[in-house]
Amino acid sequence: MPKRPAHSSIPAVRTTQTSEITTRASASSADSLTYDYDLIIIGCGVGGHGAALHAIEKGLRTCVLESDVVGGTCVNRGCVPSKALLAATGRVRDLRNKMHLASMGIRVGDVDFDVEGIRHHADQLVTTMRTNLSNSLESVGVDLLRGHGYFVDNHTITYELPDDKGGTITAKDIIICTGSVPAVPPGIQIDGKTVFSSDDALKMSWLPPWVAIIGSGYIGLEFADIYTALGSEVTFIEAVDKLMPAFDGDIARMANRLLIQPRHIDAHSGVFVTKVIPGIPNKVPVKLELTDAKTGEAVDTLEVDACLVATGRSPYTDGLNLDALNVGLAKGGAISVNDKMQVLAKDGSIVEGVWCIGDANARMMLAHAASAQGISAVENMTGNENVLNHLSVPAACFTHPEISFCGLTEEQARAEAEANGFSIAVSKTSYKANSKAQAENEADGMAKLIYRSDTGEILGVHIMGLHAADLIHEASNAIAANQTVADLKFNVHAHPTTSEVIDELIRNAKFTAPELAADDSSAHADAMAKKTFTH
Ligand SMILES: Cc1cc2nc3c(=O)[nH]c(=O)nc-3n(C[C@H](O)[C@H](O)[C@H](O)COP(=O)(O)OP(=O)(O)OC[C@H]3O[C@@H](n4cnc5c(N)ncnc54)[C@H](O)[C@@H]3O)c2cc1C
Ligand SMILES: NC(=O)c1ccc[n+]([C@@H]2O[C@H](COP(=O)([O-])OP(=O)(O)OC[C@H]3O[C@@H](n4cnc5c(N)ncnc54)[C@H](O)[C@@H]3O)[C@@H](O)[C@H]2O)c1
Repeated sequence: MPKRPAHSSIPAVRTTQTSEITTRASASSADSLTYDYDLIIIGCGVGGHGAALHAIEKGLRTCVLESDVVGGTCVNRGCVPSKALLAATGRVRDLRNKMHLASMGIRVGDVDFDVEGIRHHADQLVTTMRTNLSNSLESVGVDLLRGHGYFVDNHTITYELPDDKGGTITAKDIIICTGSVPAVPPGIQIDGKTVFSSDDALKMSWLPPWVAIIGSGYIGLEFADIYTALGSEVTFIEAVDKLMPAFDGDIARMANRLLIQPRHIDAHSGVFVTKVIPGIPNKVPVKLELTDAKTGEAVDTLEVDACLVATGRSPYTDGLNLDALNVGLAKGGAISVNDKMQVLAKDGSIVEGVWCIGDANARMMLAHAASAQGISAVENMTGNENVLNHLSVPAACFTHPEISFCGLTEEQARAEAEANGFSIAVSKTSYKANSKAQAENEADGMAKLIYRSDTGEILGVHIMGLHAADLIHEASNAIAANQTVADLKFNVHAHPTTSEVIDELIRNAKFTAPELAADDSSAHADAMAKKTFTH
């Protein structure tokens, strides 16, 4: 936690710490000339990066402040290294699946790997992405400052470096984008070697033969994929009474069938881990105490080689001095914002000039959501009212096969429909009839569309199967553009591609726009003719 001295008189420094900040000449308004910058962004993760690039596009003199390495969680401890590990280990799984390969006439010998090499692949990618991110900011004229920033008031930030250099800067607007850190439940001792969060798991310093994974969300599922591909056994421990509780029910069932049952994975659900005592790699086991989530009684103990704690993430706001703004934290530690990403004070009023995006507001802890919120905040601060439709933001879990979705689960949509007096319909399809998936011999999978039966409004789309993470964008863009099921019926998909799963899904939806149903007008006939012709 940084000290919080009064205003520092030390001049602000650039990343190189050699030159003083020169305020950029292109001030966007007379008002902004009274500040060092139009915009200061605290935190240079993907959220801060996306906001900064958009701010420059809007002509704002922009500064980003980063206390650690550029790129934040996603680039250094999240999306990037985890996807590199998933890509490499997925290859190992594929090449070791001799039956699958033999069904396509391929024979392979023994497939080997070295953990060091896999780790190197991830490290290299992190370094490349971090450099790219830094260069992309500097090339468009964003000032990148190093130091831990905190509020003096709603237009003033003081930042500090461990060596006590730092300074004070002012701006018309300030975006908080300070991200999140792993949430570790009480009773769990993290040693970083045998009991760890994703931060240390990504370092892959050794390959434990048996890993307990606490939590069956995104991180748990992706790491179970990584570990089992390399031959480790996994035991899931999930507090809710079913695995993958946040996923749509049909998808969770299919994930159970494709990602859990055929692999060396067992699971305890409806239990909390109340105590974890670290061990010593390959020598002393890690000890876990399991407690029934309903009765609170200790029900079991486990001894495993390692334990990954994947029980969610907590917004990181330490040392921001939010008291200076009269801002408190919501349950779970998030900063409260309105739909425009403006920070709300304890009394619910808007804190003028202060915004919060990304994991720190906990609305949707995804890299692209952080960036999209940043763009939205910049639009709002430059006078263009903008509200990001979070239901349109896609999410993907990069297991093999992948899972993706946007909008509501069927369970959420049913609850919403009941509360608001409308009815929903559900269309489903499988990958079985898809030529491309069949050609790849990867035809396990499904897609599901949930929509309003009266208006055709798309409420949610869920996909599990080959290329699911790419396929979801048609649905998310449709939701963002307020398109209905009827609009999508005219989309054309290349053959043979997995995108035809979406074509099939939409055709299966029993909805026709009222004006089209009643109509035998030439517009409708033309549209239909075009569709038939194109196919
Ligand atoms: C293992 C893992 C895998 C993931 N995979 C994916 C994925 O595949 N796809 C996806 O969309 N999301 C993924 N995520 C989530 C994604 O990484 C986050 O949602 C995203 O990084 C949040 O971005 P952010 O900009 O809000 O915060 P962060 O990326 O956490 O950045 C915050 C930055 O602020 C800095 N900071 C904090 N306080 C201060 C301060 N006071 N002064 C100066 N600087 C400060 C921090 O050092 C940090 O660099 C993953 C997360 C994890 C842990
Ligand atoms: N592919 C991706 O986009 C991706 C990948 C990894 C992480 N992330 C982001 O990182 C965040 C954190 O991921 P995560 O998997 O840690 O969180 P999560 O919220 O996805 O899943 C946490 C799981 O842990 C369970 N849990 C919580 N406390 C528990 C306890 N004490 N004992 C047993 N189970 C418990 C929850 O019921 C839940 O199922 C997510 O919000 C996600 O947005 C995204």
